[in-house]
Amino acid sequence: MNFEQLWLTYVKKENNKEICGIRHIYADCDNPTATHGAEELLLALEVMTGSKPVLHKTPMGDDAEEKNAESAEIIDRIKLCIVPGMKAESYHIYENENWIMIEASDGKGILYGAFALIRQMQREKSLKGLNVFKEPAAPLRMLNHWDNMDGSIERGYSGNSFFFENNEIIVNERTKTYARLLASISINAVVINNVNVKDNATCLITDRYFDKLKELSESFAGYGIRLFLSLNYAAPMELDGLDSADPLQEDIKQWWREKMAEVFTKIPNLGGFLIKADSEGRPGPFTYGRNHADGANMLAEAAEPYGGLIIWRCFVYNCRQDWRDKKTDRARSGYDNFMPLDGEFKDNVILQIKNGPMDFQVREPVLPLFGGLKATNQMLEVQIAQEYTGQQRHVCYLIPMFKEIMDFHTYVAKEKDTVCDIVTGRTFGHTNCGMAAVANTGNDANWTGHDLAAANLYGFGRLAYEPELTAEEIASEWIDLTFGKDEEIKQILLFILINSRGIYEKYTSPLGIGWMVNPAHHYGPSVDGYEYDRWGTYHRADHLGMGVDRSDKGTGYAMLYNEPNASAYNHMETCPEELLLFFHHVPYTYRLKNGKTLIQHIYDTHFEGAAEAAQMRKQFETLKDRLPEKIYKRIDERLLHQEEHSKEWRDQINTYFYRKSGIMDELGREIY
Ligand SMILES: CO[C@H]1[C@H](O)[C@@H](O)[C@H](O)O[C@@H]1C(=O)O
Repeated sequence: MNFEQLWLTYVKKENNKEICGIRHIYADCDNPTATHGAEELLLALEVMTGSKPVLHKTPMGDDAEEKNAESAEIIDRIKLCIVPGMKAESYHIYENENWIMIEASDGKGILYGAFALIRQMQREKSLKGLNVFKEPAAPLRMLNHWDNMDGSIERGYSGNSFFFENNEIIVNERTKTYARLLASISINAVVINNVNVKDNATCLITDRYFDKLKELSESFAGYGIRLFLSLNYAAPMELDGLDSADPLQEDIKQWWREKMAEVFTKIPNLGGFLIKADSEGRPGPFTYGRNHADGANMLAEAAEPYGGLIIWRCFVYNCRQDWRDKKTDRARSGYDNFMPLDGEFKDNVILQIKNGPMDFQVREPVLPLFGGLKATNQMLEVQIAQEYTGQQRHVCYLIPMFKEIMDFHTYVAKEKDTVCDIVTGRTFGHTNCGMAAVANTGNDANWTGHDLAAANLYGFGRLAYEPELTAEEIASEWIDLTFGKDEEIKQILLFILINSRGIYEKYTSPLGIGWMVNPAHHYGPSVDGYEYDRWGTYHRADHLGMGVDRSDKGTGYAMLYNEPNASAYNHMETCPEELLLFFHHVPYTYRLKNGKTLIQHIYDTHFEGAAEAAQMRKQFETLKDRLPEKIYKRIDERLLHQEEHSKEWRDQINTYFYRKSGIMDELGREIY
């Protein structure tokens, strides 16, 4: 099978005496997940040292060999030990008298600790005096796959699904490697099928698929990962011909009770379900005049006896808008639909909320349900599939953006009020909460299409477990693990990754307005692509200015935030400039804080962005002899494409606004 190991690629460290000294691993092998931790250490050490250490399958090393005088001075053994009383999924690694101890409360903690130790060894950081204690921030750290059962992936940019082919479920070496990759970054939940549940995917909760799902869920469970499925809200109708899916109707409730009993029995490690309802044509409770709490609670009640979670998405909006209608604002819809229901959801329901009010644009404000909802379990949804951020042909390292979102102060409380605080349970003490990312993987050999896009997968997991890590620390780690210790590689890739989002933002749509992409596939520039369409995504450019008035004089969206955010967004002068066009309709001649007019800012950033994309490729090309040829070529080919494509973006945007405004570029550059 043709796939790579990404950051789990190990190389020989024969000159590293510390690593090569490790010859014994003692582990409690009663716990399958902890056993995987021991196996991972064996595997890594075998490659790094050239021979496999001895695994002692005894409860915590009763048979530990006495150290002789010779070995007394070197670290020669690792001990994995479950210590009751520690927080779930946490670990403590320390060196003590030349033992490396990994202590954890459970198998997952041991596994995460093992991977943390492997990272330490891959990066050749000294083990002497090691003392690291970590516990997870977000309880649920989840990936959402938008994989369809025919093998295609909605918004997939890395090949086809490795979970489904021809309506069958795949469980093989690749799905196992995937579980290992995810465990190594502490992901503990995966939804394998698309939230748009149609056709055969509706049948995932029937006999036809139970055996395979059980097999997959068991394989995942060994790596501390719970399997989730996306659910079709109208399943009672589509599977059993019921005439309704009304959440308050007794026969529908009964159908779900029986179905949940069946599904949770047949797939014992199932974590629960993800549901997209009343959104973009998917069925939901609105059809029956019911609300989302009615729908979610019906499912939650049926899943409750089995500890099942119902993760209900808030991506609900009117996708049949008339562009002339300036009162309806898609940005408001998540808030307007769900805010009135705060406190009405059962405990095993979690609302999954996209980071922004629109749809994963390169720049959006935080969706104000964060900071609005107080009595509802919440989960942050981000997208590492780069639907609107270059589709894994452009490099766009998203972790800096995720950190901005997580660090956003909602002012819902005096302290602990950030999005991160909310979804890690620190604000309201919730335990059913966390973070989900729409996955960016597929069956390409390198998993993510663009080799550099793997940094987003790696980074998401690391961030969800340890949000205090900086985007730069995460990128450095990923580079070291993936490409080995090479300062030159590290400096250049770090530069590219850290600047990539800013560069992408510069040559695409300006100042938070978003969109301007080709309809349907969403790749490449088309300024008016969505302007007269039904999706509620408008830039409202005329010959005088552009942007959407979401102030209290416009759609009122700005006022959905807590103070002082509401007032700040509400006024052009105080609105953060990177979001100016999201919140305001602004004349082209309006002067930004740096003295430039809006139109000049658009021209300048677009020329700069394209020039910086070219610069990025130049920098990368200095690595020609340092990277493996295959990888070098793959990345270089994408950077070249990006360089060319960024010019198309630059020219389309600049030309459009030049023609609309009639205002010349002050620097007289070529605008077509
Ligand atoms: C899975 O559907 C996706 C859809 O492809 C994407 O373009 C979008 O707008 O978001 C949807 C969602 O998040 O549900």
